Amino acid sequence: MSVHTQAQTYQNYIGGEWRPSASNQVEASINPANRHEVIGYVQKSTAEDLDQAVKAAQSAQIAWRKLSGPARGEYLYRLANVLERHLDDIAATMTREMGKTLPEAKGETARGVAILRYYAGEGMRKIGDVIPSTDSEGLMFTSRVPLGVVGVITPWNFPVAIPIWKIAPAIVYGNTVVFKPAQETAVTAAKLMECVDEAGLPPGVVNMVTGAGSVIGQGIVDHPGIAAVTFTGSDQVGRQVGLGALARGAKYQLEMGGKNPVIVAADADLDLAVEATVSGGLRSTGQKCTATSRVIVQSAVYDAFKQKLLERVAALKVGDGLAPDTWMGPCASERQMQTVLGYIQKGLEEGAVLLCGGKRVTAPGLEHGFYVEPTVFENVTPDMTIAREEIFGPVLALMKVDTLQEALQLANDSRFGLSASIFTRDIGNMLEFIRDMDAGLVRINAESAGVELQAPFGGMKQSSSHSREQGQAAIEFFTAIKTVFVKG
Ligand SMILES: NC(=O)C1=CN([C@@H]2O[C@H](COP(=O)(O)OP(=O)(O)OC[C@H]3O[C@@H](n4cnc5c(N)ncnc54)[C@H](O)[C@@H]3O)[C@@H](O)[C@H]2O)C=CC1
Ligand SMILES: O=C(O)CCC(=O)C(=O)O
Repeated sequence: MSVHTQAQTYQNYIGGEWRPSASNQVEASINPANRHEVIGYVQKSTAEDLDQAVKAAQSAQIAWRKLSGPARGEYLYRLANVLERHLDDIAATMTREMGKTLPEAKGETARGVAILRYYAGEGMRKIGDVIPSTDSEGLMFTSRVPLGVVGVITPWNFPVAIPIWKIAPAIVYGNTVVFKPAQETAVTAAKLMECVDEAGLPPGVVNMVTGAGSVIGQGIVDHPGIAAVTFTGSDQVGRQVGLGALARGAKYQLEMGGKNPVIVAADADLDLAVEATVSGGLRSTGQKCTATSRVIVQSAVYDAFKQKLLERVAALKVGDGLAPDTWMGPCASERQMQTVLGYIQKGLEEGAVLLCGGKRVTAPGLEHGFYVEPTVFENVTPDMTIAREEIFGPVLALMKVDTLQEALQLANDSRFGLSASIFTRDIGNMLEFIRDMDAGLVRINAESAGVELQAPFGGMKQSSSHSREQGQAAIEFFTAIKTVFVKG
């Protein structure tokens, strides 16, 4: 039984207008808490639609870049206010479309508002330096200039925050945008575009085209009218995006996977460590690139930690993200649920010991959703698939070590290096971890997930393209430096 009588059809947003795709085809976006509920229909766009969006962004670019930074910032303030007014509706749509709990969705939307205000302020900050010239009569300075049209390709796990932390700096520095959201959360993205429209941004400054990654995502990578591409998603696709952009000389920025460790030292506050492991690993159903995945515990406290962790996990309520007592919602899609269940199966086959969870949840009322039980494995060895690959689901892998040095070695034994935490009271342990942990985010007595919008965000090793997003770091990607020499 499908519930789609009230489902609306959402169009592409191009040049300040809502336009259907040239394909005349739409796709249903469904609720992962109940596969029979259609949230809305979104366009299955074609290369022709993308081309129109690029043209609109190119035409808007000339006037937009000529506006002063403060004037562009003013538009961002307006957008922030509109988004804030629609916060409840957008958050509820996000929960219905990708499953995270309503408080998390509201928190994420509020973060979107805060990001917009932060970058609105950036419009008033400096965009260059004066550098002494060897010519005493010359004036030498740098000026940051926009790149042109920026392609923004985003995943489904933070359908408001990630697009905004890319689009806001892109436009405040004078670029225009072609935005391709994940198809799984394209209705939420369309509601974000409704805010752009209501805020009165000039037509063409922000354009959205929905559709398949292989068509619209790849189309953005290959389009000669797009000067730069910013991407968040899987490392397989990220690599393709980077290679494609490099091949035609476009600038690119990639934010990809993680296999984030938490170390629980023998002197840790175990209650704090358990709470942070559960929150960092299982909130948003483990679907964060910063989610805790490997839990490396010193043997002296292993049993005590394990017992407390299992008690805490057993108390978690799984259910529809809209229900007020739900702690953890479903996986965002059937495909994602199958991926997670596949990793759990691999864990079992490779000899890890299942302590709790491990199955799909099909309790009455949840049988039509993509729910997976919160899952904890132990006896996980570094060579196992569940210790190496990003699972992106509610799965924790416990690993026991004797010494902290061993813990650090294990924590660094990964091709990823996004986020890492340690729980300890010892300053020496903390300093060693800060120095020797190869991760872009290093956190002490705090969970591995959680990003602050005013600080640089990005990973080491294969987690990113070695660049940083957010905070002041964003200017590095979204602008080019012009060095100017003037002699009177
Ligand atoms: N780092 C992160 O925040 C995220 C990581 N992931 C990881 O990726 C796995 C798979 O999730 P997916 O949704 O399939 O991620 P994905 O990497 O396929 O999708 C991310 C975005 O890239 C687009 N895309 C797909 N193929 C493309 C191509 N050839 N060229 C350009 N863009 C393309 C998608 O349409 C989407 O907008 C997850 O299990 C998780 O491990 C997924 C989402 C976010
Ligand atoms: O931890 C966070 O708040 C952000 C995580 C993130 O950027 C991601 O999962 O893509």
